[in-house]
Amino acid sequence: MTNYDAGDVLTVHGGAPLNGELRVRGAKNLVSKAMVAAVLGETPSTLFDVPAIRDVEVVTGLLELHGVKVTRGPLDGELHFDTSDVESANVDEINVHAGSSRIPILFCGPLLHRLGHAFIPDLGGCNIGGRPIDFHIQALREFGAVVEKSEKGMDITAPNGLHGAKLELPYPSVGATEQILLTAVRAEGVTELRNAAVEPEIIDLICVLQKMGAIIKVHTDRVIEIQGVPRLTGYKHRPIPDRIEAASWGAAALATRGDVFVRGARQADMMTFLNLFTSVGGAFEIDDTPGEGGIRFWHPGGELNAVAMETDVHPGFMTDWQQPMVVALTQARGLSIVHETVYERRLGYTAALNQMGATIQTYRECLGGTPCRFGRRNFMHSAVIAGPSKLHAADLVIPDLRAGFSHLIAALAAEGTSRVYGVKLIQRGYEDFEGKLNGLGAHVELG
Ligand SMILES: CC(=O)N[C@H]1[C@@H](OP(=O)(O)OP(=O)(O)OC[C@H]2O[C@@H](n3ccc(=O)[nH]c3=O)[C@H](O)[C@@H]2O)O[C@H](CO)[C@@H](O)[C@@H]1O
Ligand SMILES: C=C(OP(=O)(O)O)C(=O)O
Repeated sequence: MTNYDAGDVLTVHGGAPLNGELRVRGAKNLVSKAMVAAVLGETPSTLFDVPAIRDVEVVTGLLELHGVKVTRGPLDGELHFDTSDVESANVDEINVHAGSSRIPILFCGPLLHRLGHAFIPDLGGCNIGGRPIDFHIQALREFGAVVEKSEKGMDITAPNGLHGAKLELPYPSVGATEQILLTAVRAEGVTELRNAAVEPEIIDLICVLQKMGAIIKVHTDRVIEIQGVPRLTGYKHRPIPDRIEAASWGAAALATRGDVFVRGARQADMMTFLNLFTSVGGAFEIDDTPGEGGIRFWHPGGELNAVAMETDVHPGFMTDWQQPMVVALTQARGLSIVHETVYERRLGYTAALNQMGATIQTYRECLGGTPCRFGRRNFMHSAVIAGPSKLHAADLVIPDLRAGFSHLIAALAAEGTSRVYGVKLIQRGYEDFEGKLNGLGAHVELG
């Protein structure tokens, strides 16, 4: 563990409950997309309540390389995007961002509409499965784009323009749905998308696009219809709150037998999480005071209950809630079952929890009500968790964003002093987590 600088290592003195209050801001998985959408607008856009996270820095860098002027407004978290001089970016400069997030792929439609050409570097994001982009490429081709793999990334052109298409996704991918929305809004004619993802962040992106002048109808049964328009203007938008961060703190309150008020969290986006939270034995209370409200999550005392759960696309239990929640399940009496159906390799982090005293066994079989895409293949995508387990401190290396947060929760719940390496990865999606932890009475220090 010698190649981590002091700012990338967190020392955690565990065993104390998390108690207090924190605030979540705009959702990572909406804010970054809304920033890309700004490129489509011929007039400036404003986004409020943007969190200071690494993914926002990456997208800011990408926008600036394409000539967008990104400036801060007077309010905390207010960003302005001036898109009057959108231009092609230098390939070598843009490749600095290769491997840093999933977002570059979403620039295809906006850049094709503004410049007639897009260069997309290789993608990053969490290493939790193969994460192919075949649905994106297929859809772009059906709009009329020419997609060519180059040595350094992907070159995309649209020599005959982009035209509305009839599309159906093989699986309701969030990113591919966003790709199609961001391309169809200014393509000529009508696009019909079947089997679309309908996560709250996608509905919020549709709200952003509608503010810009787009015409988008969300029908029942995952069908979205987009009527292309010749021009779009800028937007002013306050994003939906980060329901993944909110759930992560809820799981942390439960695992540490604490009591945490998450200001900004919204019940409507978290109903599936709240149902499971209640089944496990956690308590919550909604405060819906406008602008001030949030959700209080706490451990009401006594034992937690084992549960069977499956991750799924919305309105199912979010895959990004799975890793933090599993830490709380190590404290429940009996056998809990988790079937991860969205990503094929999102249970690797459980080995570290076992090292800390948890008893988690992973399986290739689908241990859930519905067989998923990963059954009868070589993917350990189900887990059985036997609890309750007394967790003890360990040295941990963070593998990805949510697994990293779950390692952190485990270290907070464990007796003794843990060292967590690679915590900068957590900054990709959690704003000032170290300050928030201190505010909740955790005994943590960097270095
Ligand atoms: C930045 C962002 O918003 N990230 C979120 C987004 O990721 P992202 O948009 O990358 O996730 P997708 O919904 O696209 O992926 C879901 C599944 O579809 C598969 N797939 C996807 C595209 C494709 O072309 N081919 C293909 O096979 C993926 O491998 C995965 O198994 O949605 C995920 C599912 O809610 C969340 O976990 C991520 O936090
Ligand atoms: C998987 C995640 O993000 P990304 O798609 O940005 O890797 C996540 O936020 O948990």
